[in-house]
Amino acid sequence: MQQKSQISNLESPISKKGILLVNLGSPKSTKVEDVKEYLDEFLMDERVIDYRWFFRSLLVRGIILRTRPPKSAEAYKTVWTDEGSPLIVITKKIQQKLQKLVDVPVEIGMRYAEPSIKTGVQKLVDQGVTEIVLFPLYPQYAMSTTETVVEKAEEIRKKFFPNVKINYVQPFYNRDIYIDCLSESIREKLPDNFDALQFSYHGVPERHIYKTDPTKTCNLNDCCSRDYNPSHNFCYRHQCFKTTELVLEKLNLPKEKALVTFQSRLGKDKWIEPYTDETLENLPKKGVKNLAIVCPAFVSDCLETLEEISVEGREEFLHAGGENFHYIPCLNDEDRWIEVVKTLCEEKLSEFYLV
Ligand SMILES: C=CC1=C(C)c2cc3[nH]c(cc4nc(cc5[nH]c(cc1n2)c(C)c5CCC(=O)O)C(CCC(=O)O)=C4C)c(C)c3C=C
Ligand SMILES: [Fe+2]
Ligand SMILES: [Fe+2]
Repeated sequence: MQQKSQISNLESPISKKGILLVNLGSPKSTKVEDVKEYLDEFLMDERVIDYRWFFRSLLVRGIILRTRPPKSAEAYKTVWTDEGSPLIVITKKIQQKLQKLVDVPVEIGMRYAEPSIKTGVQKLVDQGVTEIVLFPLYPQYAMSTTETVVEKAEEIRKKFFPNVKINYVQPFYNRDIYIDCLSESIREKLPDNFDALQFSYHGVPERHIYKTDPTKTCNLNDCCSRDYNPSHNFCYRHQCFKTTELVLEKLNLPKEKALVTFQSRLGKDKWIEPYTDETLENLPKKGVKNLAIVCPAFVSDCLETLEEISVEGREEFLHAGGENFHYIPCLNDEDRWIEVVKTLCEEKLSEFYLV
């Protein structure tokens, strides 16, 4: 039986607490102009395409937005549901389930498009909230995910809600409760027979990892798989390797049966390797005919898992001679995941009592 939260606003008469769950966001519809507006906001983020404004604008508005929106809109149409984009629908389900478990208000906010982070904070403030635990729903740290969420939330807080305090849930890629949850979820969905289990994470440009490494000790080689390196707290590549390693231990699977790849690259820069699509084309030649694949950079299924992996990736693999392709869905609104979200939020809620 699920337990209601220990934390409630009754404990503090002066300040009222709340939770904001933040995910990436989706276009408001699959119309080309809505997809274009969304991509403009997303790709003009200096932590996503990290060129100086003029060059970013030239690339995004002068090149990408002239060709990509119709293709992306078609892709979105293949995953869109009657209730909307899977990413938003699932994030709302997480919110509703979490709300049943905690005594403080829970809202959602998206980094791009609506409902925005500002909308989410406003909804909490309208309910009297002055202390917010903000949970970026990304297990691994990246400049283009966790960091941009925190930057945006701080910008909004300072400008519109200067009296509100925000406490941020940190990346949880190596936390026992998350690893247990992810491993159990994978274990239940693994087919009886598979030659390899592929962990496909969203990619990032190599430059992003160098840029956000304050220790300048990561060279994107073996150091990312070491037990210790000073850069690990900011190294997305290391954090992806670590999640994989810990899950394999839990599942009692040998390293040789697993592989890590990176998907969804954009543009001509060098992104972290190996690439998911190239790997899917090569695996059958190496004797891997039955493949299970999971995408642990995403807590909720979205365009990048449902279309790029489960549809496009499947086609690539089968076309290259693969026989069985088994996509393992994300944690979505599984009850055990909601329990993890609750625990991670409670840790941060309780910190408000300490200061
Ligand atoms: C999981 C973490 C993510 C990282 C890291 C990330 C980096 C990143 N993404 C792009 C470009 C695109 N990503 C797109 C979709 C998309 N990306 C993530 C997550 C991460 N991105 C999600 C959850 C989604 C799906 C959103 C949805 O509505 O379902 C897209 C848009 C889709 C498309 O046109 O293909 C782009 C573009 C860059 C450039 C980047 C790092 C620099
Ligand atoms: Fe992305
Ligand atoms: Fe590294």
